[in-house]
Amino acid sequence: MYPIKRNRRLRTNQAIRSLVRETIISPNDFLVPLFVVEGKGVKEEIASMPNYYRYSLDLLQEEVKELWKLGLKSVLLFVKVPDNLKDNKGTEAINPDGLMQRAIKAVKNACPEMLVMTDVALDPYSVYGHDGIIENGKVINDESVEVLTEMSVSHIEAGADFVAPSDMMDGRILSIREAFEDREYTDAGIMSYSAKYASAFYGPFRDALDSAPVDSQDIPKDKKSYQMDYANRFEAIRETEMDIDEGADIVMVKPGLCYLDIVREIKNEVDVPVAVYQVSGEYAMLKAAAEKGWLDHDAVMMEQITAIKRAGADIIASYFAKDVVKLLNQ
Ligand SMILES: NCC(=O)CCC(=O)O
Ligand SMILES: [Mg+2]
Repeated sequence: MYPIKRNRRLRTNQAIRSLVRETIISPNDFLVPLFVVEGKGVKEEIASMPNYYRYSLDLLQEEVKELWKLGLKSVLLFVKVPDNLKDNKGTEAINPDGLMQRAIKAVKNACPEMLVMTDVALDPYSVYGHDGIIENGKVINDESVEVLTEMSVSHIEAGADFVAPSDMMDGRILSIREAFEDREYTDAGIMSYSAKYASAFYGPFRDALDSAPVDSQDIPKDKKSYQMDYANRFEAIRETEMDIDEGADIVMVKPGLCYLDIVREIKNEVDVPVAVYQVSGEYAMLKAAAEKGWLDHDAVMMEQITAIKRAGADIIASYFAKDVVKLLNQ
């Protein structure tokens, strides 16, 4: 009678493996991050993110039409702000005719049904490259929340569906939610970066937007006073539950691969959709290894994306979204 169970039976061929596969990837899983710059006819490759680009508004419109045809129906917008428009308080962030506000309208004009989410944080607008306002060498919380709230209102007024606060200030979800309710923006969504870790994997993104903290004695050199310590687990649950109580519709864990234990834990705790951001450094690592011929790009990409979903992601923000969907269509 040996052996009673033979688990290999369910792995015998492609058909049975497909039949018992637990995690299926589809275009509906993805949120596509897009980088926007001023200009016309601009599509510039980001040096540390091969095959990923910054688009001017005209080419952004072409790109979103292509994404829509591929079945990718949600985008997350980031803008690269010219240096002369940066200050400490993120004044440009609330300009109704700013690049983000125009980008939202451009996407909606090109592709009205595309779900538009927008990044809310001061770093692309800050002369110091921080997510909030600096005072006496510190990132101050409550004044930063006021600007982030105005910025969120301005994005919704420009036509965004969701704002995605990525700043990790305390209390900003409540402040934004109250501002939306006061104005009767009852459909305006909030996807909170609720468990965002102070990670070294964000390097290429900061190249893409030229948004890294500046190197100066009087300015915090990193974001550790607001982003979470990667050694912590319980704190992620606390942050996430608070953001849900404050009015977040979707919560997020960021980065992805090194944090899948946190993803599973949060997925088991909460009853709102959980997003995971597979960040720029994760993208760059695979692109670099594949360029050298050390890893099989597509195979590793699918393994990583499937692992993120298996861990509990309902939504995956990933620079690989288009690559994945093109592969699925083959
Ligand atoms: N607030 C958005 C990010 O920080 C993205 C980071 C990355 O992709 O590395
Ligand atoms: Mg928080």
